[in-house]
Amino acid sequence: MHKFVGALASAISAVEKEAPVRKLKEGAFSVTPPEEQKRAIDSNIDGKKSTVTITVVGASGDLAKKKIFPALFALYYEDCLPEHFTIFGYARSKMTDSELRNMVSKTLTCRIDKRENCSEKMEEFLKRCFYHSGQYDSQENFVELDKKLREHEAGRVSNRLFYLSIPPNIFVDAVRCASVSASAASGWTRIIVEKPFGRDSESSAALTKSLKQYLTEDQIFRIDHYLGKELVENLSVLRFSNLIFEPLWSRQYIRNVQLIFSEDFGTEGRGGYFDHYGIIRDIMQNHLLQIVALFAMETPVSLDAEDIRNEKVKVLRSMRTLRIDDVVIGQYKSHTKGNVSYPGYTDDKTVPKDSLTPTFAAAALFINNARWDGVPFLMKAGKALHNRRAEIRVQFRHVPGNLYNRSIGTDLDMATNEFVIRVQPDEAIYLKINNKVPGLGMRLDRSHLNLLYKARYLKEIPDAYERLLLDAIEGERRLFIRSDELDAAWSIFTPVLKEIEEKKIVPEYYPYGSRGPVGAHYLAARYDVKWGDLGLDE
Ligand SMILES: NC(=O)C1=CN([C@@H]2O[C@H](COP(=O)(O)OP(=O)(O)OC[C@H]3O[C@@H](n4cnc5c(N)ncnc54)[C@H](OP(=O)(O)O)[C@@H]3O)[C@@H](O)[C@H]2O)C=CC1
Ligand SMILES: O=C1O[C@H](COP(=O)(O)O)[C@@H](O)[C@H](O)[C@H]1O
Repeated sequence: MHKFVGALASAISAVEKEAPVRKLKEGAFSVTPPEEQKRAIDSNIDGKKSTVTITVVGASGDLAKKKIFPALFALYYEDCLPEHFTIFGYARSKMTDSELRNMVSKTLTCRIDKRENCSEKMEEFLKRCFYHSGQYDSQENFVELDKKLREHEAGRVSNRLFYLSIPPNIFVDAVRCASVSASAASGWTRIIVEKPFGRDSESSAALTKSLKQYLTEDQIFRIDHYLGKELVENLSVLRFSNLIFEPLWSRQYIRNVQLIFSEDFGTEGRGGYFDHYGIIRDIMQNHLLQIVALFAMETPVSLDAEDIRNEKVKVLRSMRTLRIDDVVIGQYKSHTKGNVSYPGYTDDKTVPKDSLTPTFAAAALFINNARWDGVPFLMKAGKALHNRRAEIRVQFRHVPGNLYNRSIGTDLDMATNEFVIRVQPDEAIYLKINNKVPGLGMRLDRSHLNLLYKARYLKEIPDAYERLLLDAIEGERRLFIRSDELDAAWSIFTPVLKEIEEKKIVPEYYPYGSRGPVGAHYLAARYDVKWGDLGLDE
């Protein structure tokens, strides 16, 4: 272990020294550099120039305004969109092109490090945005859209991407209309589908079946935006391109793994949606489980999307079905701090007063394979907690026969190494080590080998939606969920979700802004684990 720590320390310091060189070489190691992606999109087919049209279905909605249009603009600013592209907004609301542009312009921002020509770029971008109003289940309205798209494509090879940013009950109608009446005549047609992909195994399978009436699996891009987060994408790089991690990545050295998600705000404004799903479906079954799959999978044959997704499916299928004893659920209640009153979950007008929907959950999951047998993967996710954070914590075993036991003491959590990947906010990767406090005596303390992104990289980190949109345009499926992955993910959670609902299990109530229900600690303690985010030196 000492050798490992030493090697890591010198690796980190070497990386730091190399900073200016790396800046010059930026992009040199990327799997598909943006320039190459652009070339691929711009390529001619049979000597004809091609074009891409991105239609945001549900353009008047929250996600479209907050994430999709800003991400498209960021890609445009970075020169990552093809030379010829058009963006269409589609929704029932009546809007002119100029009203859409006005709405979109309010949410566009430039990166801190990319302010040059920002307003000119915004103007240029907005000129490429258009709007068509229509119903989501009207073939006729989609035929009208198709006509407009063709006018913009002007005889070029047409590629069409539809982003379904609409509530799930209208997914299938919109897919039917888009594929039957507005598919690309000559190039590809792809559809990005937002979660939720059903609410259990059966409804998810039914959704997949309905989508596949109109689309092939290759055309469906199921988005989980956590896969587009910088540090989640980096997981494979850490594991598979550094010698020091992979040998330790198993039950032999790892005591437990923790996936922690917390938000310091409630479900206000989204209560209607949330009450039908709850935190397990909203965060655990997708975002956190996807991270587990990437964390725990075996080395893929290559970086090809199918090779990676094959490994993810394998590890998900090796996971034990979650049991009710291994789950704790909670719901936030109102809380007054100083003069400020924070509402409880059921104070939201769109939530039934007697709702038992969990806004917090903790769970212990296990992977029944040779690498991970017996290692608890603990998940914790909650709304209206004391902070906003998403992180992966890896707690290592103790050093056998440690010479420094006397100096370290008996607290296992103080004695052992913990490796933390902080996905957000303030992205960082750090390793907690035991270190000698400088001086003539022999006193040890806990120190961090810390790769803090904002100190190391000057570049602003792109939003997850930028990466995912670019991948979808380019046809890169690595970061999208395949249908068998989805089936495997639902199999783990469906029985427990049904049991919670059928038995009407009452959640443990916790005050808005607190650290969540105490039951989460008992659950962890049952597996000899302490949540790492509550430690003194976290
Ligand atoms: N908002 C977010 O932060 C996130 C959202 N998602 C998912 O993205 C999708 C879009 O989310 P969001 O933008 O919040 O959704 P919205 O509720 O804002 O709906 C988007 C648009 O769909 C139309 N719409 C809304 N309700 C109905 C209805 N009952 N019948 C027909 N049309 C309707 C509205 O447009 P109009 O009336 O003009 O037709 C609305 O502007 C959803 O699947 C959501 O689960 C996923 C992650 C995060
Ligand atoms: O998918 C969802 O994610 C957001 C959290 O996303 P983040 O990128 O802001 O961490 C969550 O608030 C929402 O409930 C959920 O549907």
